[in-house]
Amino acid sequence: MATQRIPVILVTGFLGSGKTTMLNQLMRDSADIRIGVIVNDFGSINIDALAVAGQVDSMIPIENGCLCCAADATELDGMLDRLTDPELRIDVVVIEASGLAEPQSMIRALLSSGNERIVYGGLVEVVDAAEFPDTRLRHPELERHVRAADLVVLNKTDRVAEDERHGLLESLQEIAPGVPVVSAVHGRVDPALLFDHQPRETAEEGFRQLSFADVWADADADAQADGAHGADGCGDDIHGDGQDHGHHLHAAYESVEFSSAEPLHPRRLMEFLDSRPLGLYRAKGFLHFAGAGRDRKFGLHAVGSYLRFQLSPWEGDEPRTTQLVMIGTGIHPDTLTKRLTECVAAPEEEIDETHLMGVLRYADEMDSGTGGPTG
Ligand SMILES: Nc1nc2c(ncn2[C@@H]2O[C@H](COP(=O)(O)OP(=O)(O)OP(=O)(O)O)[C@@H](O)[C@H]2O)c(=O)[nH]1
Repeated sequence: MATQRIPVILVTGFLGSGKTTMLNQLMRDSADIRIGVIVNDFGSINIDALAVAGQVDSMIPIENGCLCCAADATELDGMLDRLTDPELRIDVVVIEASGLAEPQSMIRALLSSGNERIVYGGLVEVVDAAEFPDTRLRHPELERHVRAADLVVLNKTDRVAEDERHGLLESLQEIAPGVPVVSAVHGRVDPALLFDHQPRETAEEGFRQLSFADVWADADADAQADGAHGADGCGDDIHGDGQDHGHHLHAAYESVEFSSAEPLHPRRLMEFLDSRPLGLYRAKGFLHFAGAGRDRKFGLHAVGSYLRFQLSPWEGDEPRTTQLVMIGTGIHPDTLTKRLTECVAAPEEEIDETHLMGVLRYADEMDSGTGGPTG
């Protein structure tokens, strides 16, 4: 039986941009998620705040030097092995890199990890809104870091005027076209942007399989929780624009759901994924491809430009359907739905294994049991 893989999220950003603050905030906002943390600079972590949040179920400090320079893939693997030990029942691993870490080397180390319990969960770059213009001048490599990101958090927007914030958003779009950017104050971003909000129901349950219904049930619960926050006065002005945004955390991005009882054409789906719209940050779900036979279920996991298919067998009587969820900023639900509808294979089309080649290039080996996409 395959288990749900544990997403490993990299958090980078220049010194003092608010990485630790964001991490603490995420832990407070995801009280039911077990988070394992690898921190590059032990001294910078606010241990008290982490302890209050009470959600660091395991933390590995790297006290000397920079993770991207000092740690080779083996060292990182060792840490990941420890954190993803099933005994710990960690749901998500977050690596907070020091301010000067090279994101690309860290991504490479992560992608070459031999640990089969993990899946790359994306790179989040935290940017200090107030310092950005200066930092960019002093450290031109910041632009490269932003370009490598799957999500940019424009933090400390309380420290800039609204027109300045708009100017920053424009600059970021110029530097890294299509990379989604969310504004934040004190690192407050919706945890669902970073990982699936999928708590286990009981401690004894072990890893729970992510289902499509779970994703939506959870989104509803989140929306209700946001409403409750507004009512009890916790609706912070995370946009830094002085407005009450109500369900503000969700206002930052949109989700689009797509399902089809008819199989999809693998080539057309790959064309869709290869040209996926700017701002589409995550795509996940299950696919039933024409030409793949009745046995192979394709779990889709895309974050930023990263794409993997996880193969697993369908359960005997499980309906062979496609169910997808897409999350992003500035995406157009109608256009996405139309494009995906065009990917549905027509009954008269002759589709065989050769049409699957493009998909299989991104596929992991078949799991022996039921698998699924991970967040
Ligand atoms: N005004 C304001 N201050 C913030 C915000 N976010 C973080 N800070 C403050 O900025 C300082 C640096 O935040 P950290 O979270 O420690 O930044 P970091 O990126 O982890 O720092 P390093 O680990 O040193 O790279 C702290 O004093 C935070 O309280 C924000 O949105 N607005």
